[in-house]
Amino acid sequence: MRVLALTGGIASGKSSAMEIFRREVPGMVGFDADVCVRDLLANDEGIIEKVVGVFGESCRADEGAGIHRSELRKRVFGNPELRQLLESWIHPRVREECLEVLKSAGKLAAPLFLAEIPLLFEGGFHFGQELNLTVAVTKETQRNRLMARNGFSRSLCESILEAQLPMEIKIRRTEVVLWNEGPQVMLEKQIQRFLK
Ligand SMILES: CC(C)(COP(=O)(O)OP(=O)(O)OC[C@H]1O[C@@H](n2cnc3c(N)ncnc32)[C@H](O)[C@@H]1O)[C@@H](O)C(=O)NCCC(=O)NCCS
Ligand SMILES: Nc1ncnc2c1ncn2[C@@H]1O[C@H](COP(=O)(O)OP(=O)(O)OP(=O)(O)O)[C@@H](O)[C@H]1O
Repeated sequence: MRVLALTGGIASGKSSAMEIFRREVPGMVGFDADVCVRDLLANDEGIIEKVVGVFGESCRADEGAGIHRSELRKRVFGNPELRQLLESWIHPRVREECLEVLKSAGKLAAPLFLAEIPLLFEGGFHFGQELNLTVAVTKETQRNRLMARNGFSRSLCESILEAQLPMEIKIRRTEVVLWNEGPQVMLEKQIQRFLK
């Protein structure tokens, strides 16, 4: 089984790349760190209580829905200390979950395990991957796609971008770059070439 990591900055096209991999490699097993975080913030009582304890009741969502993510987003981006505290609760749990899914992929004899980890380089996350793949675009494109997709203000976009390693550094650290400035079909072609 091939074991790969997929990363990139916010709105660079990681999920789009993941979708292409799923189409190109039937039977592959994927892991999405953002989905794992959403699940923890919605269902994990230990994490929910820690978040509410530090960030206050305003971060609690309606009955039974865990944490109000947009409220938490406003509080952590632009505040490195609070962001790092939140990460210190969440990242170890994401690692554990990723390793569990990797183990089950091995048992299923899947041809590929691909983990989408946005903060792969920031968090120094190793799970036995043979290569790191980075979906890269310019900061301008990241900003434009993020504002178009999420309707975030320019200042929220900037504070999220500031919390991430600059793309040039991710590109220097990665083994494979998937350049996603062009149309989606170009991303697809690069992935097909990589898989050959
Ligand atoms: C702040 C939160 C509540 C915002 O939730 P929201 O639903 O808006 O965003 P989502 O989780 O889908 O993340 C979207 C993107 O934001 C960026 N992002 C998220 N957390 C961080 C962070 N701590 N530092 C830098 N960028 C981040 C990533 O590019 C990610 O792909 C949430 O992202 C969170 O709890 N983050 C801390 C945990 C973490 O580090 N997650 C990253 C994956 S390991
Ligand atoms: N090549 C492309 N051309 C135009 N738009 C694109 C392209 N690739 C992705 N997009 C769009 O940009 C946005 C971000 O893409 P995607 O969700 O795949 O990125 P992501 O890195 O997974 O985002 P996040 O960091 O928020 O999880 C989406 O609205 C997507 O449709």
